[in-house]
Amino acid sequence: MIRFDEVSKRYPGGNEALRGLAVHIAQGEMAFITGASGAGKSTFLRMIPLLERPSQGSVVIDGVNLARLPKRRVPYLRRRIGIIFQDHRLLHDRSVFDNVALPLVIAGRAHQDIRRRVRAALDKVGLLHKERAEPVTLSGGEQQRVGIARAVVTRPPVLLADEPTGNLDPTLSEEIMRLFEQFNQVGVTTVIASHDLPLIERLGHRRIHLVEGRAA
Ligand SMILES: Nc1ncnc2c1ncn2[C@@H]1O[C@H](COP(=O)(O)OP(=O)(O)OP(=O)(O)O)[C@@H](O)[C@H]1O
Repeated sequence: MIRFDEVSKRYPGGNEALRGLAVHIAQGEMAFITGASGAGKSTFLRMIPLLERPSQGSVVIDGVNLARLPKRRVPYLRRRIGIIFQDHRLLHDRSVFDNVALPLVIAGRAHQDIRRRVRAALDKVGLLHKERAEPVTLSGGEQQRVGIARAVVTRPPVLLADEPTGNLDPTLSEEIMRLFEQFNQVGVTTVIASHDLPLIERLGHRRIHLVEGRAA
């Protein structure tokens, strides 16, 4: 489903973030991307929704080489990928409901459909009772759950998370990872960049370890 063929990425200024990286992540797989700071984890994730392009090599998603994806198809690609950031990037002047609804509003979904899907997503992350709350009134773990609800509300077949537990204590981190496991168990291909090696080892999923832009 996600294939990197000899992918290199050199940023303007000369930093080489990926060097001939070859990786295949199958449909329905759950994988962790690990590696030291600067090893290329974020760059790897950012190439999947075309937020970055390789300098060399190819990224193939669902059999489509992204270098050959017409520009007008990029929004369709991105709609199929839910993304979760460490700092969750919630809008603080909007309610939890409105934050989660945002991707559906942008997609022009009908009001009733939005209501039903947002409530289903909030229910899955255990925050239905907080739909009217403002994000600032929630704990860090709850805010991250809102970010996850927003990422899954369009029911994407792929979830990407970049250090989703970076700001959380060990108990909350494990809860968040278990939540990702639940989405993975219903078939969502899930790729998570994380530094949290003890937790990753305990969970026991595939680990892709990057060292200076190469799979070690
Ligand atoms: N937009 C950019 N412009 C220039 N260099 C960049 C850019 N983004 C990343 N880099 C460089 O590419 C390399 C890999 O960065 P990347 O963010 O992918 O690593 P990472 O493993 O995610 O690190 P961290 O764990 O610190 O987030 C680093 O040397 C970084 O400085």
